[in-house]
Amino acid sequence: MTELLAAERRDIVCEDLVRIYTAEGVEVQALQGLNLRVDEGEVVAVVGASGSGKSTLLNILSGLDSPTAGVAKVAGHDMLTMKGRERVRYQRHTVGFVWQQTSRNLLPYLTAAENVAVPAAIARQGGQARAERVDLLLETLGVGHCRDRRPAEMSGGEQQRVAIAVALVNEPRVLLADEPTGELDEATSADVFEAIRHANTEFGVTVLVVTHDQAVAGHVGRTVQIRDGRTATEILRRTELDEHGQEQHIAEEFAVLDRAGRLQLPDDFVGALRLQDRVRLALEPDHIGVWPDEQERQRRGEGVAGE
Ligand SMILES: Nc1ncnc2c1ncn2[C@@H]1O[C@H](COP(=O)(O)OP(=O)(O)OP(=O)(O)O)[C@@H](O)[C@H]1O
Repeated sequence: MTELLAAERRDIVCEDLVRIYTAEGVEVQALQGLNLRVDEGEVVAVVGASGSGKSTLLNILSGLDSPTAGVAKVAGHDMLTMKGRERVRYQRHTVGFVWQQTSRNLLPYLTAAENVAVPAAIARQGGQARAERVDLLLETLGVGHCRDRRPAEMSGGEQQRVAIAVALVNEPRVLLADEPTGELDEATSADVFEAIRHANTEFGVTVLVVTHDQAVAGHVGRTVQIRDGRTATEILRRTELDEHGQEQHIAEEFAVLDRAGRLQLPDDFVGALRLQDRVRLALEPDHIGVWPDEQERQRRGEGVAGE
């Protein structure tokens, strides 16, 4: 595939994305050159510890905040230059959001169906078509039975599935979700992820979920780990049939190489060989070797790893 065709199929592109906050004269680099690409129709989770930059990334992608430098594009919209009217249209039609707090997603005095109809009414979507889409979404997401209930009459998981319907009513290309299962137990979280996958396959929406919960990795095809505002590793999942015809779930972890050729070594690798400051590299026919700097280690009075 040519580079141009590949670029057209990307719904989210972040290249060397930087966001610096200045608070009381102190600079905080929340994103320090983050790289991320999500193709059309993918479901990707961005996983990172508290303070790693997840909310900052999501605020930029949802058009609530602007990057300090770098590239951030969603469905062809440039988040660095987007202004006024384009921003409103973008938030209404191109992206849908689901937030962690169930109370932030739904209006408490409206029923599920009325909640889902609100963004469609604001976007002036016609009456009959709107009603049909509301019912289709609630049924597809497994909350048709909640149609006439208010949020207080639904479980947390049902509220989040209705929230996904709200986010999808104007047919966005990208669904952004911030810790959508943060307030839910494991079984209910699995139901919400099932609904997200359903939304992806039925409506073709691209999904980016941001969470600190490593267990979420089991529910999506690709997990991107961020650390200190940078992409660290990626886990890809696939299902293969073994020689007995049984499904095998395979997960492989990759380090991420950025455009400048930089890669972050996993902490446990660095710790196991006590790598520090300088390392030796050697190019082999099919791999690159990384060794500790023995001279430096001897100078520090340390032995060879594994001794
Ligand atoms: N408005 C702000 N002003 C100053 N610093 C900020 C601001 N927002 C975030 N930060 C800092 O930027 C860094 C990244 O924060 P961010 O909220 O993106 O992390 P996070 O991964 O979403 O964390 P959490 O899971 O705890 O929400 C943190 O060090 C945070 O203190």
